[in-house]
Amino acid sequence: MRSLPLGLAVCVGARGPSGSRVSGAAPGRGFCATAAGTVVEGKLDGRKGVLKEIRKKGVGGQVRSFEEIPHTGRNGWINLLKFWRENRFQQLHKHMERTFHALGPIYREKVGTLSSVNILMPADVSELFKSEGLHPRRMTLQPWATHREIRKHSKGVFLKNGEEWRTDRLQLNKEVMMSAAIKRFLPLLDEVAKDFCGMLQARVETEGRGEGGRRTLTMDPSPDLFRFALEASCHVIYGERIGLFSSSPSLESQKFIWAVERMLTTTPPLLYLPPRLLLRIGAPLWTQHATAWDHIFSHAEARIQKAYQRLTSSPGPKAVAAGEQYTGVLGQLMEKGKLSSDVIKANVTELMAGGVDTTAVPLQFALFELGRNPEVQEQVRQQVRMSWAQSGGDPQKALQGAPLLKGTMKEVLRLYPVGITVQRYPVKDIVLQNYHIPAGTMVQACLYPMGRNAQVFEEPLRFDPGRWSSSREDGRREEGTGFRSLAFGFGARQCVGRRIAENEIQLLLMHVSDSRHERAILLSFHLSVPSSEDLRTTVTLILQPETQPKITFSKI
Ligand code: HEM
Repeated sequence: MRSLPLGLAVCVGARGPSGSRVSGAAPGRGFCATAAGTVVEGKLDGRKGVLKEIRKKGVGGQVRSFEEIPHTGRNGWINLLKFWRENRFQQLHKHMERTFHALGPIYREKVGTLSSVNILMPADVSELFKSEGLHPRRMTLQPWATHREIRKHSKGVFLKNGEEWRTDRLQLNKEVMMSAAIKRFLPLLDEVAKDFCGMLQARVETEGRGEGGRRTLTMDPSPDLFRFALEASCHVIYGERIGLFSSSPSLESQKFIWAVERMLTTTPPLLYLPPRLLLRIGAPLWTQHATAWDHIFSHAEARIQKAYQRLTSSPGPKAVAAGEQYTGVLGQLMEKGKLSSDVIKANVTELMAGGVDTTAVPLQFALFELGRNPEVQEQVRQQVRMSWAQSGGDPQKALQGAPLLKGTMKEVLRLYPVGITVQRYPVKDIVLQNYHIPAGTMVQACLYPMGRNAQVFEEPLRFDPGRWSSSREDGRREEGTGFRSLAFGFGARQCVGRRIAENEIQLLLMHVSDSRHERAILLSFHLSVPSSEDLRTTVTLILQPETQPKITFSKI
């Protein structure tokens, strides 16, 4: 799902409002390449005791106080007002980028009652990870939590914390993250990806222009990509195909897609207002938000009822347990019986709500970037072609043999991270960029500025899937480099749908053909774009294109 656009910075230029330009460890425009503690660590390898002491004191024996961290204005309400007036919520990612540029690699900000410390260097995120504790916490999306409370629904992993979160999460991991689970659901994703590509081919054939085999169609693929993501989610989670590629997809499914969209767009403005007060005064914004969630819940409820009926009829749950038939994540959770049915429902609903836009939107960006980088597209195609030929039709093997495909996905999420930040509350005091950060402070890793920072990535604006290849990665061994690909978050609380999303995205792009015809996007079509200008992006709760890009599909 997505992390919260919480770093509501108000750009105040190179100076903080106090007028003090912080010097030393937190330079204004030039960034420290690594965190304070980290530079020292490199030099003192093996001297752990000394290192600990230095971490406590910081570089030069002085850790600066929390108060000294550059900030964007002390008054949260003034900041909130400015934000609203200047419509900065939708451009939060750009705003963060500018603020880092002005204030350096760490800054504080307060918007309304929400305070955060924002960072972007991988070494600092690595420090943050070390202090996330056994039960890592993100910022709570209060409107979502309030909806569950007033409707008396259980919460799922997205909204739970502490031991309750861990209990659910360990069960979910078994069904969606572990390699045995991936093996089970991969063929389902593969089937949907194949059908999608088949549908696209038919469309190019009937609606496209050009002679014979060289037909071409220019269109906005986003409605189809949303349908693909919903069809894939339903297949993996409920074990059910819902027929979204047919000529008359159900209105119910289209309503689900709209409901998720409405739920996402109404979340950010609600974050700064107390939902219970809005509920009491019957504010339309709250009503829209709650109604959208109700719709998402009733869609899930109907699917769950159907799945229960299927599971209790033939071939029966025992056969499912014996692995004779895979009935999706829901079936597995029900069969294992470790979570109550309310908790299963809550989690399954969250998986559904979190699994559609988050994969459909990066796919839009991926088609666009491949379309405007024809050489890259050709390199990826060559690799896919070879890997696919050697895979014998096994989707897992085919993906493993085409690392550029994974690189393409990582590149897309580097440049366009679905959630622009990942937040944590360290469980102990830490030092970042030589500033003291007390335990319990909300610290957020700002992924959009990180992905486009020249000190973190060479030629950051170049779309270069090969940069993630292991041979080129070996050249970058400084501490924290493992913390450069963070679109799915990190540690025990990282995105639980990660493996579904990664495979779904890659399979769609590559897609492995069946023995009758090739139905892989890259093997079937040349992609190009009518305009290769940079896409303007906007943040609702997730980062997306301001207007949907058109893609030209030309049959190979
Ligand atoms: C490209 C696609 C996706 C991206 C970039 C993404 C990103 C994220 C991020 C950044 C987080 C927070 C992680 C953290 O705090 O460390 C998260 C959490 C989560 N995501 Fe995703 N997500 C994606 C797809 C999915 C899908 C397909 C599903 C469901 C099938 C899903 C379900 C969830 C859930 C339930 C959580 C909460 C996990 C927890 O708190 O334990 N996400 N996601």
